[in-house]
Amino acid sequence: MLSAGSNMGDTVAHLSAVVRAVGGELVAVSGVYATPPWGGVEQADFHNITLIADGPRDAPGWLELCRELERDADRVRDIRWGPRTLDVDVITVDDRGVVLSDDPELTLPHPRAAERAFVLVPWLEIEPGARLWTAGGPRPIAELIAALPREEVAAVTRILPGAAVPSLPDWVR
Ligand SMILES: Nc1ncnc2c1ncn2[C@@H]1O[C@H](COP(=O)(O)OP(=O)(O)OP(=O)(O)O)[C@@H](O)[C@H]1O
Ligand SMILES: Nc1nc2c(c(=O)[nH]1)N=C(CO)CN2
Repeated sequence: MLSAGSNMGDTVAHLSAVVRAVGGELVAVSGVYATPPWGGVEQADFHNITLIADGPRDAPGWLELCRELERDADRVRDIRWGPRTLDVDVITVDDRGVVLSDDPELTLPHPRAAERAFVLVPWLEIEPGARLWTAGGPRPIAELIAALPREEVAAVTRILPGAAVPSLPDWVR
């Protein structure tokens, strides 16, 4: 499961490029959500999506794709959790069972996913029964969302629809 966010430039074009790059390995893509910035840096709202992909890449291979996409969007690494053209994170990898990693280069599941309504809400749209591996074991993402501050969850609003793959949503150009 991948999560992508953008709050600089043509945000929908940046997210669209992610969907295009996943191409034939795309299993599902959420709608586009407007989300208030998470992490305490004052900045514009983000647009976020989540995607499920299935293909021959292993976990480092998915991270490589994320980095390539960020590079293609001329992403500049500046302020942590600050504004960016494109951020693509690997949230979970399943390879005949959930992949766990505490490598700082690729930590799996993504260590902050459970705290982020901008990841969990779009994920729930495309995989309502999903579970996320936490320190306390696997937890349904619906339960993780219910544990977040209500106003944080309510502020994550879908502005453009998803579509049933193999059709792509209209915003994918
Ligand atoms: N699951 C993961 N997905 C993406 N990057 C990861 C993951 N785990 C570790 N990283 C590492 O994190 C580094 C910094 O990533 P990045 O600059 O995108 O962080 P960030 O988006 O500011 O913060 P966050 O990781 O909280 O979303 C990457 O170079 C990557 O090696
Ligand atoms: N709403 C939202 N907030 C963020 C996002 C993001 O994609 N969406 N990405 C960040 C970088 O890690 C920091 N904060």
